[in-house]
Amino acid sequence: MISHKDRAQKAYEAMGCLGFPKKQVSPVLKHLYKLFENWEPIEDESYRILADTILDSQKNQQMPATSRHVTDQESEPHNSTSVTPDPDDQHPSAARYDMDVSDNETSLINRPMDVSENPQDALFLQEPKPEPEIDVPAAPVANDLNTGSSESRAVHSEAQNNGGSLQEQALETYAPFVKPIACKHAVDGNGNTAVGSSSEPSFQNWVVAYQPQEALFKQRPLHDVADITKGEERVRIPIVNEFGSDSCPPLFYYIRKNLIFQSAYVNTSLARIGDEDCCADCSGNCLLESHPCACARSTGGHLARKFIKECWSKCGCGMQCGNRVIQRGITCNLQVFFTNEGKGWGLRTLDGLPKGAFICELVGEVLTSSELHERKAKNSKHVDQVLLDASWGSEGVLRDEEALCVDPTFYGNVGRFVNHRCYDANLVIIPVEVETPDRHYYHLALFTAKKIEAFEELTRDYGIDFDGTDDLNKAFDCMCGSKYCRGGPNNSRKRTRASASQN
Ligand SMILES: C[S@@+](CC[C@H](N)C(=O)[O-])C[C@H]1O[C@@H](n2cnc3c(N)ncnc32)[C@H](O)[C@@H]1O
Repeated sequence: MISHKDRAQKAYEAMGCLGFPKKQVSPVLKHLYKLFENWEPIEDESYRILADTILDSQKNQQMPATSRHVTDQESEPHNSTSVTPDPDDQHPSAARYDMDVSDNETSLINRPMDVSENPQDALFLQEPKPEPEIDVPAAPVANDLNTGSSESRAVHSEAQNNGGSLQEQALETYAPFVKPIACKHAVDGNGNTAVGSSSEPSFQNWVVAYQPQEALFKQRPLHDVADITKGEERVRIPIVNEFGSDSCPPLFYYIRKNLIFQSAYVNTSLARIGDEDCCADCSGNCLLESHPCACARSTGGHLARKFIKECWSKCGCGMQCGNRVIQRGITCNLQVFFTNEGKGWGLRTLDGLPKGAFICELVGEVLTSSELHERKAKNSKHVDQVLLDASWGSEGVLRDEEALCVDPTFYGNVGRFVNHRCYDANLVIIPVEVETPDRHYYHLALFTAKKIEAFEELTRDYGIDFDGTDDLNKAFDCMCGSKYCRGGPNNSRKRTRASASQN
């Protein structure tokens, strides 16, 4: 058996290769060991968590104290509650959506990337996709390895060939996995009942449920079990419950793009986008150019906080450009399903997906931090919000009235169903700049962090401090099932706390 000393030495050596001196590594290593009480997660993926945490602590030390309230939650490795683009991420690199988040040590280093070096790693559109159309779900936007699951794709193409409803055929094929829910006894706020169980996108499918404490829903939105997006997305996303329960997912208004709640200031005026922030002279696919354009050049880089800058309306290229992924919206076949594992509803993919595939944006209302706190004080029934890290870039420290966050509780997209998993989640959130160079507003895009099998649940690490007192996202008893779970009922520190409070 290898001794602690040897294992620590190996960690120092690995970090030494990345340029981190022992005295910088040592406190972080101790902290992580205390956290996991186990070497395995620290050694996993060539010490990736250790390197991430060192980078995070470096960044937090550089940060003015007043801005730390946003990122203090990031003291845990893999934190993603607050998504912070890397301020140092200015290294010119050939454009690609580098999702090498779990590779070897070299991926930890900020390195110039050349698409031609390893074209299968590049995340770009191979050909123009059809414009948004409900009945023709396109392949997930990813790289040229993105074949998807052969089984599910076969079903889809057959469905298209037969001219039948694609979703219907998929539903039949995947039975019993894919069973439309029937909210037979759903009751609305006025005590009226509504029934829905067919997979046809008709009003008969629309179900309502009663959420007595939800004052915001005066006019209750309904769920269409055949398509929770109600036609907002280019693919249908059904709701299924193979456990036969009558319950429905929480009610909310489905939106495809972020909406400003009230006071959030997001300036998207064209005049603010200078030549350096667009590529007016481009055409075609900017990711395939031998000299990447200004937008594509900014993409890629740092492992800890990668950042993507997409081409946009002030650029010469079109919607088929490979550097416009999140703007095109969801293209993979997803499903909202009841987990029956104590996590409520979740999101899963119907197809196998490669690493680096775009899943969806985390869409919601854009609020200022002060609006969010006010809202939470009035109503604790919130799903988990994400803070945009206001301290990124040169805008200085923003006040709570200026700092922004995304709240998908009342208005959101399917991103709101992505459940938490400790450390080894299969999705990562990447900050994406699209329509404004203002660094206090950006989009939150969910990409696959590894290869995912058809019907696997999609998860991300919320970065919750299960032991601490994070007032933004109240910790729940984590049921993620990860061997690295830090928030489950059997979490050793929880037990310690519980027994301490009993004494
Ligand atoms: C963003 S929502 C995810 C969708 C949610 N499951 C639902 O049914 O609407 C976050 C909430 O889901 C639940 N949740 C997410 N991940 C969980 C996990 N690993 N264990 C237990 N509950 C979880 C918690 O109640 C959390 O506050």
